[in-house]
Amino acid sequence: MRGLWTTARVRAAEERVMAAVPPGALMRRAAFGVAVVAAELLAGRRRVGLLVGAGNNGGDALWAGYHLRKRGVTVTAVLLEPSRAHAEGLAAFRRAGGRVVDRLGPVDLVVDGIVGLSARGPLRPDAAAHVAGLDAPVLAVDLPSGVDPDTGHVAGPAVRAHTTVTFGCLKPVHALADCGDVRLVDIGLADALPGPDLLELDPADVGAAWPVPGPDSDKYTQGVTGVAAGSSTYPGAAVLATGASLLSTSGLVRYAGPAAEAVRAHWPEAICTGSITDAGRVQAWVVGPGLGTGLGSEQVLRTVLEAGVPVCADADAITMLANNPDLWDARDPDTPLVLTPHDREYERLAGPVGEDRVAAARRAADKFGAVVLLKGHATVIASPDGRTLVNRAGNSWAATAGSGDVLSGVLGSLLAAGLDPALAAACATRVHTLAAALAADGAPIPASALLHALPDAIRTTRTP
Ligand SMILES: NC(=O)C1=CN([C@@H]2O[C@H](COP(=O)(O)OP(=O)(O)OC[C@H]3O[C@@H](n4cnc5c(N)ncnc54)[C@H](O)[C@@H]3O)[C@@H](O)[C@H]2O)[C@@H](O)CC1
Ligand SMILES: Nc1ncnc2c1ncn2[C@@H]1O[C@H](COP(=O)(O)OP(=O)(O)O)[C@@H](O)[C@H]1O
Ligand SMILES: [K+]
Repeated sequence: MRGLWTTARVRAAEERVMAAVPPGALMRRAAFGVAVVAAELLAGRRRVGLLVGAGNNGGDALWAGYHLRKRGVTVTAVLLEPSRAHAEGLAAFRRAGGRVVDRLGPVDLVVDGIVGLSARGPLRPDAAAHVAGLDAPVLAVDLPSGVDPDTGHVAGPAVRAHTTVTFGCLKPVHALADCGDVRLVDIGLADALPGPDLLELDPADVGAAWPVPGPDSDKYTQGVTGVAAGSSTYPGAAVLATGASLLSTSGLVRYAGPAAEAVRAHWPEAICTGSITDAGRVQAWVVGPGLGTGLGSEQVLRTVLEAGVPVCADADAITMLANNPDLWDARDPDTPLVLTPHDREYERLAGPVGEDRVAAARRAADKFGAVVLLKGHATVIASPDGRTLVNRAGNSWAATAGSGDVLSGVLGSLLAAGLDPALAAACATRVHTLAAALAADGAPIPASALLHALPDAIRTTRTP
């Protein structure tokens, strides 16, 4: 499990540590870390260009340039605001033979020291002009300039980093935006940091939490998942969600709804009935994918919410909850509910997502007393108890019709197995992402291919 800390907390921790170490010590540690990674990326090549902004981020870049000069690398620097460039860093850089230039010439690596934790908004025009013409890979200092450190939002021109070197701890940007390969350099902040603001699961965390049968297990003890999805118009959603539940645990899966024939044809092991009233007992429900939003579907949703077991409400279930707030009354507030909206579904339910996806997920979690899994390339999972988990997909192969149906099926089976709902949501998201990467292997895939890669993805998380 990896923690991520917002800039206000990082700054507070830095101030505490700075008060206890010699002046400039933190920057020296940070800059040395940048130089080590730069040397690794250069792999014997010898020309580095620095883009240096007005603050300490530029100071890190200049001190890194100093260390690289000491290793015999040719280093040039563009000072975006010469009068505000970090004075000691600039003096050291010059002393070591670094040259200040107006524009970067041909280089093998660019170090982005334009702006770090103090970044506000996209790159300003002069910085954007220097970044626009780059063709060498970029090593970002702390974060890619132009990307918001706390939200990962990119509102205009920004640096596209091959690698990012950050210091002390990860910040939200590292999980919410594309920072390339992220390297963490220890500058001694750990003891000064409070608990993290966000969490990100490692594959091993997922593997440790994933339910697998033991010697005393049978099909019932592992949790029975109910799937209330699909319609005569959209039987595929039922097939995908039920299949995903079946492939995620070895417990029993019941399907209830008008797509029973199609589900049975694809998944003979599922117990299928045409109506929710005949479904039998389950330990969790998945409701919504392809269900439709008519009166009959509302009744299905009401029945599921009244069942007193954890529910994953996806797709049309979210739209129905948005259109008809009376449906909330059917829910026992003590029974876990996980809502899995994409941005448009979120907007129906709780208004525009806005630039800050973490804040949006937290708002809705608080408002509805539910775990909210806000889907996207970076998925945010907010729990009403305040915990917030993030999952950066790292690939976009899941951006295909029906892949959300697969996610809800996986999540339903983890809820049925008794996992904590926020952990279940984060584990399902992570495995979904891994399955997309494995199935795609470089070429587009339909959701059914993602579905069939689930066992390999789960296996990956369980292999040390
Ligand atoms: N505080 C510390 O102890 C440490 C700080 N370190 C470095 O210091 C950085 C933070 O430094 P600062 O707080 O001095 O500020 P920054 O270097 O992040 O920002 C400097 C200036 O950039 C300008 N700026 C803001 N948004 C911009 C935009 N969108 N486009 C162009 N320019 C913009 C502003 O004038 C701002 O004051 C960290 O990211 C890290 O790199 C490291 O040296 C580690 C130790
Ligand atoms: N650009 C992207 N990169 C990675 N994953 C994505 C991207 N866009 C969507 N996804 C993921 O794909 C799934 C799509 O779900 P959803 O929008 O509900 O699709 P559908 O309704 O067609 O099943 C979600 O898990 C989401 O997080
Ligand atoms: K930067």
